[in-house]
Amino acid sequence: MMKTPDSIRQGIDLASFSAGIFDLDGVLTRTASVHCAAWKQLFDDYLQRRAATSGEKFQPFDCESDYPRFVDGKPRYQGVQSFLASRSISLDHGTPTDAPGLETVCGLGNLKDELFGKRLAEDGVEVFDSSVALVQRLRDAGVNTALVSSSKNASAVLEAADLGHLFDVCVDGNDIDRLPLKGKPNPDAFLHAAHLLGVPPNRTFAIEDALSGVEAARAADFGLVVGVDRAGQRDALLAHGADIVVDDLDELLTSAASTLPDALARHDEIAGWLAGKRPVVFLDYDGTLTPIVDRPELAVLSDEMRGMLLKVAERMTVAIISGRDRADVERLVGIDSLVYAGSHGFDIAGPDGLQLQLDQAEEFLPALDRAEAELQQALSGIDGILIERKRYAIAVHYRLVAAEDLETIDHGVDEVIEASESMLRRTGGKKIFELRPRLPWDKGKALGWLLEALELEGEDSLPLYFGDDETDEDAFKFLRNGQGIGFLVADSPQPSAAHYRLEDPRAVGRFLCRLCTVNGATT
Ligand SMILES: O=P(O)(O)OC[C@H]1O[C@H](O[C@H]2O[C@H](CO)[C@@H](O)[C@H](O)[C@H]2O)[C@H](O)[C@@H](O)[C@@H]1O
Repeated sequence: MMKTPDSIRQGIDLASFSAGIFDLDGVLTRTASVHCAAWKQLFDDYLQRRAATSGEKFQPFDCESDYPRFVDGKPRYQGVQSFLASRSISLDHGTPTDAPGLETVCGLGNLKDELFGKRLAEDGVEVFDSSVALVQRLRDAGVNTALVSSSKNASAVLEAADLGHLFDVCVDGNDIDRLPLKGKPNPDAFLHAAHLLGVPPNRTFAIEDALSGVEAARAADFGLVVGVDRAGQRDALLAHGADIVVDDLDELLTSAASTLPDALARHDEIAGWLAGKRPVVFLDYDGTLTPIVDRPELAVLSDEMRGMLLKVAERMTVAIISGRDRADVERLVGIDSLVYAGSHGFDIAGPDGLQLQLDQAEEFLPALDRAEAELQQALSGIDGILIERKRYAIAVHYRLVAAEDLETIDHGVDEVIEASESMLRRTGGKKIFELRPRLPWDKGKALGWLLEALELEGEDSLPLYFGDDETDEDAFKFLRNGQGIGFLVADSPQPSAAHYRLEDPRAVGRFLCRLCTVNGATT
């Protein structure tokens, strides 16, 4: 049964998808009208010349009807052919090197490109602000984004509009020719973009304003196809396969507002994800297994949570991935059968000789030693400050520091980072500044390494990651690529790449308890 657009729209959560693919003209930029004007100029001139010599009746190109039906969204030469066929005109295809205006499909297509270029140079590119805001919001929430356009001018338009930084992947008319891919309404370009992003089609949504584009996204079997009605063609967009139709992307902004669904309330949905799979549990420590407290040494694991972890570990692999020093977090949790990753994943050890100490990280130890001494010298006089040395990181805690001292600490940390001559980088967290080796390694990378080392990266495993802090976002982002579920521990909505939210460590405990009863939860 066909659902009404509004009823579907209410349940949409764009931020819960792993990737979003956007069309350019008409979705992000107002270039659709520039394209249409160039097409009209081309065809009207050509049809008039034909009428003058053949006596055919001149019937102008109609931007309202001809453009969406025959040209919009299609590769250029395909658009020429398709419109001319609608007027029962058949021309030689010619070659892409044909002079602009030559009476071939390619010649006319090349002239259209020239006319478009002139208009672009004269008028510039206007962007839809709401579309840019939506893409930005989705990226903040960890959604990967790609652009798919049949236009060979896509890069020029992106550059003119300063939008390039908003997309991880761009598939345009040049790629379609080069690879080659079949143009819209075939799904090939969309599927290629999803492949480049590494995300399965069912975890991807597409936003399109052209009928051929909507049809292509539907044929790609995407999880959601959104039609944008810029031309009064709502019914046609639905008929071509759109799940919902919006007039403007501002209608979707709230659906990307990172209001993560509560994991306990969505237990059945999560049980569905887990069906036939082996869960693998990854947990952060502070703020996830224990409430955040004033000082690190006061964050003690409750007996109840330890009992729960033991119960879970009897049924599935459990790893703790913490910003703390590995020895510290191992001691605090105190269960031998777990895997422990300390210093944000730089130092890993577990049962059966599992071990990772990044060789490159050793080279950073002298820089960390120097930084520790410099921080002590510059900041230890500040009341309430706590400098915590981990093997591969240093945390500067300011939870107990007076507000007026914050700026001094902030500058002090910056100076030490600068003095490290690019050896160290700075990250944040809950009332801490951290200094870490400037290496492309984080909790997400550690999670990927662990899945491989434990031979749990197959489709029959489902990693679940629980975390509350900035550094946990790297792990959530890793899981966004179709490989698992992220749970943000937070008592209020906030931007995150996780899929679900759990209120606090007690809710984590309750969720773990339920996980033990889900079918297939045994290794
Ligand atoms: O990755 P995690 O296991 O969450 O570790 C992150 C940091 O946690 C600790 O600091 C935080 O928790 C303290 C105790 O609740 C709190 O006082 C502090 O304000 C928090 O930032 C730990 O001390 C750090 O080393 C970890 O990097």
